[in-house]
Amino acid sequence: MTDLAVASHGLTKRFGSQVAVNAVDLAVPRGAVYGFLGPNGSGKTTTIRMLLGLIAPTAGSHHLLGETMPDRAGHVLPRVGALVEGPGFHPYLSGRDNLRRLDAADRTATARTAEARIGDALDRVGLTAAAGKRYRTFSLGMKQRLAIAAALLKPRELLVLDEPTNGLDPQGTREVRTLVGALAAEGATVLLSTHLLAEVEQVCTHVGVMHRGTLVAQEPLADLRSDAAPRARVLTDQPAEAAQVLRTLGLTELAETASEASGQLGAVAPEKVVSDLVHAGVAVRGFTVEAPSLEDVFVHLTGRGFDVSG
Ligand SMILES: Nc1ncnc2c1ncn2[C@@H]1O[C@H](COP(=O)(O)OP(=O)(O)OP(=O)(O)O)[C@@H](O)[C@H]1O
Repeated sequence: MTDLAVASHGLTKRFGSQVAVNAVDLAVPRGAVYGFLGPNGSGKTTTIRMLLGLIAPTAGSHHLLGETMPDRAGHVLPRVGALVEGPGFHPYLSGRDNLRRLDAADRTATARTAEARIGDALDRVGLTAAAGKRYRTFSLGMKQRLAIAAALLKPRELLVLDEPTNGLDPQGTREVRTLVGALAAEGATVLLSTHLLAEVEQVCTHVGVMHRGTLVAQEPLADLRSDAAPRARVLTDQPAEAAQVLRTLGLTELAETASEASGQLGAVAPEKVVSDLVHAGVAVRGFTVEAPSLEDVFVHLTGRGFDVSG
């Protein structure tokens, strides 16, 4: 249990007759950057809210940092930084004063080090220059970064970030990714929810995929990639004949267009495909073997695409 920063067993949440989260068994190894991926409405936020004790599960149990939740003794949550719904920022206070206010309200924070910690947190999210401006003048991206800074006011063993790049421009998105990487390099475990594949591909070591309240896959990113079977693609003016050769060789999931035939290779060697095509007299203009993108893998798992536009 101790090698997992987050572990849940049968975690379930019903809202009336709707099952928003259905028997989810999460396993987030310590030190991982775990991408909690799923389309909008698949149950990510509800799961995260249960993990943090913001709502009670209908069924199931979980541990954070090796401790059983809920955290009645208050030992665990101070070691967990969370970005779920923006903390209650005051619109007329500056970014820096908002952090001062939050830190002062935290009984586990040391007042003596507050200024240094606040300065450091603002610096980490790139808000030092803007920290004197009133919160209500902040862009959505600045608000999001201030919320992350609030989660970084103390050293954290576990960071739980719900859609941390929501509302950020490309530059802000890159900064948050770099920040997540730096936090992980310092030893923190990061659980971040997202509906963006690019986010997972660029920063995560592990992935959990939610679909309609169910965790449909959970693996190291590298394993998820290698689960994906490569496809052979033949460019030709004789796609029907080419597809016949692929079928005979045992390729699966065949597809044909006016100018190409393709199929999943499975155990068939690409060289064998090429030589059989030539023997069958198919005029081949091009031949490629493509590993499917992560998007293909996710579409396969969830039966639908992701909103990649952000
Ligand atoms: N308080 C609530 N009362 C009723 N239904 C809810 C409540 N909170 C969430 N739901 C429903 O539970 C389902 C899962 O929602 P959830 O917000 O967890 O999904 P999500 O994957 O985080 O999506 P998003 O990215 O849009 O936040 C949705 O159908 C949502 O409408």
